[in-house]
Amino acid sequence: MKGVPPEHLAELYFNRYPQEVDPVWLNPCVDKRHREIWNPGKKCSDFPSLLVVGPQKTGSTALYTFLKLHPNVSANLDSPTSYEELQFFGSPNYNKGIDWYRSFFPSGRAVKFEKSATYFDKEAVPMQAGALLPSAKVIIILLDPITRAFSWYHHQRAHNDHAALSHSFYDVITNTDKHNREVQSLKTHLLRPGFYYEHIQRWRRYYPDSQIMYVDGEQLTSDPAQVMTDVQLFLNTDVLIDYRHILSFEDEKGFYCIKRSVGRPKCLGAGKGRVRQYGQVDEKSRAYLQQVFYTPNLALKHLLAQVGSPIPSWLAANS
Ligand SMILES: Nc1ncnc2c1ncn2[C@@H]1O[C@H](COP(=O)(O)OS(=O)(=O)O)[C@@H](OP(=O)(O)O)[C@H]1O
Repeated sequence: MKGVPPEHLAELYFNRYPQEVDPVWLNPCVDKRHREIWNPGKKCSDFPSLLVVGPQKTGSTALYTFLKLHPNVSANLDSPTSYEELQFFGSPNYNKGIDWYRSFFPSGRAVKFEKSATYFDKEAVPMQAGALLPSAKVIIILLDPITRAFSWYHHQRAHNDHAALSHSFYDVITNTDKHNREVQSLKTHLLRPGFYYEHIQRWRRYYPDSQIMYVDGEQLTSDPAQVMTDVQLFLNTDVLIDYRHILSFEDEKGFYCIKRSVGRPKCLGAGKGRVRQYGQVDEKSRAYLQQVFYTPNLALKHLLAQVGSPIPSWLAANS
């Protein structure tokens, strides 16, 4: 018999099974043995039963803000570093463990949720979320990926991103210079999340279709009250709130805002709804991106038809 130091064994093992290097948090209540050794004061109902996963720039903050107004629904407490988005899955926060995650959901309301718009297209997230929260519901917002990309470009300009300030939108989306790292990285952020079909397929590996809802991002802007009715039906909330009594269109903002008993409605902050200032995508960029997204959009359209989900109007026009 030959003795081998444990570090050496571990190295051999993880070289062979690299996918096991990072721990995966399972739901303690799914496995009887875990439940038995888990502190009796902790409950699995402390975890969220809904994840709003984005993608970024699709109206996720509006959905989050409107959902929080529901009497049966509560969001996580703010994180000291990333504010309303916990960004637990697919980030270094994941290594802080499930008690860290749980501690952000103290409320006793029936539906607890978190919205982290970065979740949608991060490789590891569906697997990690599916392992910890297998019975959670998942909301994905589908906005025209061209609109989404343009919004992200202007978000970056507003945050003084050098690449966005010194290159036109068209230059960034058509960039082929791999050595220009900052433009390449911006291009990736503009385009990658918009390949909805491939990301959704990853979510579908870990969540059944019955637990996934697709929200039309354009409808969320133009008719949020209807979207909120559909969301409540999807969540089976005991109370059905009519958001037409809660939201009103504000001309100055150009978006729906929250009515108040006294004074003007409360709108989302200045960082949401910039489209008023930056306007429309130029025709050349639009034509180019229509080509880029044509095949993935077609696949998405088939997928939505297959799962019986309504086809957003922007997608119906993709033919
Ligand atoms: N009611 C309401 N008020 C303000 N903005 C609204 C609203 N509904 C949808 N939108 C659109 O949401 C876009 C921002 O999306 P997100 O909240 O997902 O952005 S983020 O990823 O969290 O940064 C934001 O994009 P920009 O216009 O580019 O700022 C809006 O077009």
